[in-house]
Amino acid sequence: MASLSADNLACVKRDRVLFEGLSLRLQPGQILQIAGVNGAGKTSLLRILAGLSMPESGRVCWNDSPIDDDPCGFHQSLIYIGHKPGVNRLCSAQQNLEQWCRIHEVAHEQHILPVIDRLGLVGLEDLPAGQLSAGQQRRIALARLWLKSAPLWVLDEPFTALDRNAIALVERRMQQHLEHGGMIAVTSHQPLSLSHSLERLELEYQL
Ligand SMILES: Nc1ncnc2c1ncn2[C@@H]1O[C@H](COP(=O)(O)OP(=O)(O)OP(=O)(O)O)[C@@H](O)[C@H]1O
Repeated sequence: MASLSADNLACVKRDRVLFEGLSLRLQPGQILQIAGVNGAGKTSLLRILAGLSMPESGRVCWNDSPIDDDPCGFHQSLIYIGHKPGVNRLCSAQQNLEQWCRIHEVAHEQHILPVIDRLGLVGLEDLPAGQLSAGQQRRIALARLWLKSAPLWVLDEPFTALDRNAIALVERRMQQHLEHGGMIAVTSHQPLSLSHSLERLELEYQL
């Protein structure tokens, strides 16, 4: 059975221990919300779980093997959306998503326009992303959730700048993912409205 596990993780930034001895396990159909005040280390933890930065100590395993053993296989199993939208401001929504699909080797020809439509970006798809609002740029980033099929989603503040309708749309997508056996690690300063039971990990701000 697929799983993400973290074993005895420690993370230090500029001589401050953000967390240590942190272990967790995420299995199909489970969602873990990582909570904590600003600066507690939520983004730092998500980046470690996604294999984007190294912990001071401890390890992250995908299907019980260290993620370093098969980084390509792990990244194929993952969608990571960071707290910044991560879109190229000079490219349109369509171009951004085409590039993302190419990099992630996702077939995209028929899929991108329907997703742009679903996310309410029709009519804006040819504008440079830098000319879109913060919420519209966030929608481009979140389109990835409809374009790639991956069991593990790591989402850092996915609702930032979104209006109520867009939040509900993303929550429904998350719900669907969990019902199909997906896994989600998410940070959000706002409560999640899912009819799925939620694991919660509260990071304390360590001085
Ligand atoms: N690349 C870095 N270099 C040095 N310090 C860093 C770096 N990244 C993060 N930090 C520090 O680590 C601490 C935790 O940052 P992090 O972004 O993980 O917090 P967070 O819990 O996600 O906060 P927020 O709720 O504001 O998003 C902060 O004090 C920050 O200054």
